[in-house]
Amino acid sequence: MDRLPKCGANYVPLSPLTFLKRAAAVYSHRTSIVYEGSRFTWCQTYERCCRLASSLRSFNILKNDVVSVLAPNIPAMYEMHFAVPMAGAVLNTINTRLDANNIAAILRHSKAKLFFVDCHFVALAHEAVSLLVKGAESPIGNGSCSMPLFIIIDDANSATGVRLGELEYEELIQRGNVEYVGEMLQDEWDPIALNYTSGTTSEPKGVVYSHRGAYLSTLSLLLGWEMGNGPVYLWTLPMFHCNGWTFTWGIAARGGTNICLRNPTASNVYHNIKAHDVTHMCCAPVVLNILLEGKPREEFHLTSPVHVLIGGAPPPAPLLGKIESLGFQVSHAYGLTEATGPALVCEWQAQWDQLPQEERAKLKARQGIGTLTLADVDVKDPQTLLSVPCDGKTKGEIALRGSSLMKGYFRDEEATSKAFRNDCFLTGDVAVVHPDGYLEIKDRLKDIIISGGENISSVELENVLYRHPRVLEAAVVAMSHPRWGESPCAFITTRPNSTGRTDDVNEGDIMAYCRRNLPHFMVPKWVEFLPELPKTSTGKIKKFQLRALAKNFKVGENISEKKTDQVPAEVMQYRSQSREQVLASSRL
Ligand SMILES: Nc1ncnc2c1ncn2[C@@H]1O[C@H](COP(=O)(O)OP(=O)(O)OP(=O)(O)O)[C@@H](O)[C@H]1O
Repeated sequence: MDRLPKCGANYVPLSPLTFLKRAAAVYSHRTSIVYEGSRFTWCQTYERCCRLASSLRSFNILKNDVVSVLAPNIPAMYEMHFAVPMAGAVLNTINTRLDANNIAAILRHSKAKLFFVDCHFVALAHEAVSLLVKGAESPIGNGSCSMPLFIIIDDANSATGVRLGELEYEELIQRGNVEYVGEMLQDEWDPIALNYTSGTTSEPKGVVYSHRGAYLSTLSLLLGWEMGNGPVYLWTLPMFHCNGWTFTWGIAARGGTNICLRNPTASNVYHNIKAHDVTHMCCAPVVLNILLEGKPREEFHLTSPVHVLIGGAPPPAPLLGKIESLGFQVSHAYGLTEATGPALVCEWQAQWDQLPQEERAKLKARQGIGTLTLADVDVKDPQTLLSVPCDGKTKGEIALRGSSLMKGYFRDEEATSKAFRNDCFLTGDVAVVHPDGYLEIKDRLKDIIISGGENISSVELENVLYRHPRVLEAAVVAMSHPRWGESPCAFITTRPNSTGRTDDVNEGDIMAYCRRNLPHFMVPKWVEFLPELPKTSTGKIKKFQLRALAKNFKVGENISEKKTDQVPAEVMQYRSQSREQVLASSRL
C-alpha cells in the first residue's frame, strides 16, 4: 500500500477557496450577499472575485505579499477573503476601531503592498499613512517602510465620490478578467491570512494562517455549530476578527446568504433579523448586553429562533439565560487568534434540556470540548506540564495541538518558538476540567489574583457580581493589600432602575451581596463604579487599564480603613467621564 503515490487527482492542497467555486456551481442563483439595496448571487460573487483577483495580479502582487484592508462588514470585505488569496497574496484585515498609530504599526510590520480603505475610514487611513511616512515609533513596527498603494472602496449604495488616489474598488472589478481562475496553490501550508491579536495582554502579534488551517477550521466549526445548508447569516461579528471566525469562508461552503451590516447597533440587528429571516449570527458576549438593552419592547420575543455563537470573552451565565428568553439560541465557543478562531465549543448534551434554566446557563457558560480538527486539548500544570485531574477544581493552563493552529507569528521567530513548546501551544488561559471532560476557563494567567497565598479567579468573582440584578458589567483585578499582598478590586457599571437612576447602588450594597455569596477572602476590598468599562477594539475589557487605576487605591489592613480621601485626581476624572469619553479614550 505504501507504493500508492499521491498524485494531482487524489492529493489537492486544502484551501477554503474551493468553497467559492463550488458555491458558484451548486448554488449559482442563490443569494450570496445582501447589503442594504444591493444583492448578489453566488455566481456573481464568484465572477467578481475572479475579476478582482486578476486586477490584483496587474499590480505585480506576488506570493506572500500582504494586502491590507480597513473596512467594516460590507460586500467588498467579504469578496476580498477570496479574491486576495486567489491572486496568491495574503489578506490582512485591520480592525476599524484601532487608532491611526496602531494602523500605521500594522502596515509597517506587515509590509503591506496594497491598502484597501472603506470610504468612511479615509480620514483615519490618511492619519495612519502620515505616521507611516514619519516612521513613528511603535513596539511592533518601527522605522521607515515603503508606502502601500491605496485603493478606495466607495459605498455601493450611496457613493461618496471620496478618493484616496487614482484607484477605486469597483473599477478594479470592472476591468478584471472574469476568466481568471486564480493562482494554482502548490502547497496547503502557504499563507492565506495575517491577523493581528487584540493586544489585551501584550502588544498585538501578527498571526499567520495557512490555507490548510483555514480550511480545517472552517469545516470543524460548521460541524461543531451544526450549521445546515443555506443559512441566513447576519454579520454582527466583524470580519476583521479572525476572518469572522472563519465564517467568511464557511457561509460559501454552506451556500448561505451573507447579510452585511455596516453598524451592528441593536436596532439594526433587530431590523435585519426581521427583514431577512436571519438564522445565524456570531458575537462577543458584550453584544448580548447591547441587544438586551436595546430590544424593541418589554414583551419582545423572536418569531423564529436565531442561533447565536458567542465567544471572545467569558460569558456571564445570567446573561445567557436572559438572552435565550428572547428567543436567541446561544452556543458558546472559546478561541483565540492563534487557533484560527474557535478551538473549543460547548457542545450541548440532550439530557441537559431537562435541567432548570439557571443550571443550563451555568453548563453553557463552560468553554467545552475541542473542535474536530484539534488532535489534542489538555489542561496542564504550568510547572510540571502534566495534565490536571478532571475534578472541576484543579487549575492549569490550556494547551492545544492540531492542524488548525497558526503557522506562527509573522517576523517574530522568538515569539513563535516560545508559543510552541513541547509540541503544543500554551494559551495563557487558566482552566479546570470537569468530570465530564468539559473545560471551564477560570482566568487568564496574567489576571489571577493571589491573595494571602490563595489563588482567586477573577472570572468566578465576576460571575457572582453579574448575578446582582443591578450590575450591568463587572471586571475584577488585583490591587495591593498591606496584609494579603493582593486583594480583589471590582469595577462595575450599573443597570438603571425603573426610574432610570444608576447611582442608587453603593459599595456597601455590593460588598454585602458578595459576603452573602462568596467566601470572605474573595470579597472585593474596593468597589469602583464607572460610567463605562474601558474595552479593547474587540470588545474585551482592558484589565491592564483597570489595574493601573487600582494602583491608586489604598486600603488599610482592616476593610473599614479604606482611605477614600486619598482617591487621586486621575481616578476622580475617570469616574466623572461620560460613557462616550471612556469608550473613545480606551480604544487601542
Ligand atoms: N469563550 C471564552 N471564554 C473566556 N475567554 C475567552 C473566550 N473566548 C476567548 N477568550 C479569551 O480571548 C483570548 C483570545 O483573544 P484574542 O486572540 O483576540 O487576543 P487577545 O488574547 O485578547 O490579545 P493579546 O494576545 O494580544 O493579549 C483567549 O486567550 C481568552 O483569554
